[in-house]
Amino acid sequence: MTVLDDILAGVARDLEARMARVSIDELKERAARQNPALDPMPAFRADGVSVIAEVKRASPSKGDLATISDPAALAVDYATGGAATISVLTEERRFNGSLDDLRSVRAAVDIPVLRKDFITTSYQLWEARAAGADMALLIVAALEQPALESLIERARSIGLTPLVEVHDEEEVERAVAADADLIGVNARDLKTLEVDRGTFARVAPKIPDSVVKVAESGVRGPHDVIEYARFGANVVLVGETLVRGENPRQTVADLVAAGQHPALQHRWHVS
Ligand SMILES: O=C(O)c1ccccc1NCC(=O)[C@H](O)[C@H](O)COP(=O)(O)O
Repeated sequence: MTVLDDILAGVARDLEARMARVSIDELKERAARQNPALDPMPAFRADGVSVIAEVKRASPSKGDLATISDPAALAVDYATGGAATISVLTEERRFNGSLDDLRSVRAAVDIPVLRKDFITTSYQLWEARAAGADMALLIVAALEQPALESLIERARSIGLTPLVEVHDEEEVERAVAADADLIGVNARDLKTLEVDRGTFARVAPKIPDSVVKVAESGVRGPHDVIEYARFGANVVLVGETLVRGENPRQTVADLVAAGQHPALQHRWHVS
């Protein structure tokens, strides 16, 4: 059993319990009471490299990362530092996250919010929108192709922007066949947890120019933003470096500044 299989098994058990408590009709009603979802794509397509800053309490690879007593205050720091989007890990068992974290972040910032979880059902998409998310992560390695295609379609119909995560060339082909227009290349292999920053450089050339490219994981500082951008990243997604650092607002600002470096100008155009 891989780590991903183990996470998915735990997620399925927790999901079953939530589905017994809250009906999908109730989620749809809650979603209808939310403000319309925000579209992250204009910022992602703008010049420079955008930053998705993550609220990440713990992880399977590192255990506890940080005591985040006030996720909303952390998200405000990220937004003030110039983050384009806030990612909130909502998986409970291995990441110590929750939909409550997402709800408090949503209430605190006016930029798009991503539900980062292991989504395999439309119920979880409705949960995301009902909690105020604007985006949802779909991991290709966790989904058969028909499920991937229908969840992308369902996410859009609910108003969510799907971020479709891949780790290798074959998964890029599947994401593109499923009509993804926002693809994240995760440098972390979810089956072994190893981080290889060279993954983006290898895999990104297979992604069509029209697709917005997100480099996920392993960003330690501005030099990694510049390196990912050199290989075509439009967006970077950063967790551990921000939650472990002393000054998350300044760290985000430094990453955003790196993404505007004039030397990257020729890399900026997405058709
Ligand atoms: O972070 C993990 O250990 C992990 C393990 C298994 C599945 C997913 C995992 N992380 C989710 C992410 O992809 C990261 O939180 C995100 O890309 C940020 O990565 P980092 O900046 O390296 O914290």
